[in-house]
Amino acid sequence: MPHPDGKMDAQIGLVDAPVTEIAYAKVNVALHVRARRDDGYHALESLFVFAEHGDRLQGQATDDGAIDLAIDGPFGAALGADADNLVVRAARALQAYLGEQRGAAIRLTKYLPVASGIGGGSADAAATLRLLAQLWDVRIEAGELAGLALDLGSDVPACVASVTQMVGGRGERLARHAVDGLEGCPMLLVNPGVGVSTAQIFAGWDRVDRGPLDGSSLEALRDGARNDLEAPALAIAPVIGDVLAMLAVQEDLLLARMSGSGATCFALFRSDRALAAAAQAVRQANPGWWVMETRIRSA
Ligand SMILES: C[C@](O)(CO)[C@H](O)COP(=O)(O)OP(=O)(O)OC[C@H]1O[C@@H](n2ccc(N)nc2=O)[C@H](O)[C@@H]1O
Ligand SMILES: Nc1ncnc2c1ncn2[C@@H]1O[C@H](COP(=O)(O)OP(=O)(O)OP(=O)(O)O)[C@@H](O)[C@H]1O
Repeated sequence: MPHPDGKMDAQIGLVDAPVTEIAYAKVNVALHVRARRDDGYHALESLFVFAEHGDRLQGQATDDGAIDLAIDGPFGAALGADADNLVVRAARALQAYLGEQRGAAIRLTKYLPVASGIGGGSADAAATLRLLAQLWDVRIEAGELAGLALDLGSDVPACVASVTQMVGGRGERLARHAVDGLEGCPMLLVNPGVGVSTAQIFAGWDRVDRGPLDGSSLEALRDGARNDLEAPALAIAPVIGDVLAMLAVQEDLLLARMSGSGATCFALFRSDRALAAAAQAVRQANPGWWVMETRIRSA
C-alpha cells in the first residue's frame, strides 16, 4: 500500500515517489461495423475521442516483484482486485515482456461505470502501462507497446495515447484525426445503470454493412455517421432509448449518440452553460442515472 504522504516505506519494500495517471474515458463519436472477420472480431471504422476525466491510478514501485492492487471509488465495489483485473493483467504483461524484477503497489480509484461502452477497463489497462513505464523508468518501443496493448483488448491501443483518433481493424489501426470544433467541446456522459456485454452486442449486429465513416466535419459526423451497435444494444437494454430521447431535446446540442457497445450515451454541446443545464435536467428527471460533465480532451 503506498504511504499516504509518498515517503519511502522500507517495511514493505516501496521505492521512489508515487506517480498518478488518469485513465481517460473513451467515447466513440461514431462507430461503423463493416464486416465480421474470420477470427470472430469485427472490422470497424470509429472516431475515438477521450474525456478530460476518468479513473485514477496511483502507483509506487516496489522491489519485491509483486503487483499489489487496491480499488476504491464510486464503482470500486463492482470489481475484484484479482488476476482478471485489467490493471493486474497489464502489469503482468509488461513485467513478462521486460523480464522486470520490480513490482508495484497500485491504487485504482474507479469513477467510470463498469461494462458501459466508455472503455473504463481498457483505459485502466493503458494507464497502467504508462504508469509502470514511468515507475520502472523503461522505454518501450511504440510497435511493441501497441502489440502488448492489443493483447489486452481491442480498445487498449487507442487508450495508450488517449487522443482523438480514427480507428480501424478491430482496434489496431490508429490515425490521429482532427475535426474542427471537437477538441475542448463540452460533453455529457449518461449511463442508465445497466451493464452490457460487448461480445453479446456484437453478436446482435445484423451483418449489414451500411458504409464507410466520413469524419471530415462535425456535420458529417452528426448527419452521415452512426453507431451500428445502437440497434443491438437497444434490443438488450431498451432504457438506452430513454437516455437518447432525453439527450435529443436538450438546448444547444451538437450531437448525441450511444458510445461503443453501450449503455453510456454522450451529448456534445455548444457551450458550458448548455452542458450544465442538460446535466441538471437529466439528474433531476433520473436521479438513479450516472451523469458526468466533462470536455473532449485535446492532444
Ligand atoms: C465496442 C468497442 O468498445 C468500440 O470502441 C470495441 O470494439 C470493443 O473493445 P473491447 O471492449 O476492448 O473489446 P475486446 O475486449 O477486445 O473484445 C470483447 C469482445 O467483443 C467482441 N469484439 C470486440 C472488438 C471488435 N472489433 N469486434 C468484436 O467482435 C468480441 O466478441 C470480443 O470477444
Ligand atoms: N479495471 C477494470 N475496469 C473495468 N472493467 C474491468 C477492469 N478489469 C476487468 N474488467 C472487466 O472488463 C469488462 C469490460 O469492462 P469495460 O468497463 O472496459 O467495458 P466497456 O466500457 O463496455 O468497454 P468498451 O467500450 O471497450 O466496450 C467488464 O466485464 C469488467 O468486469
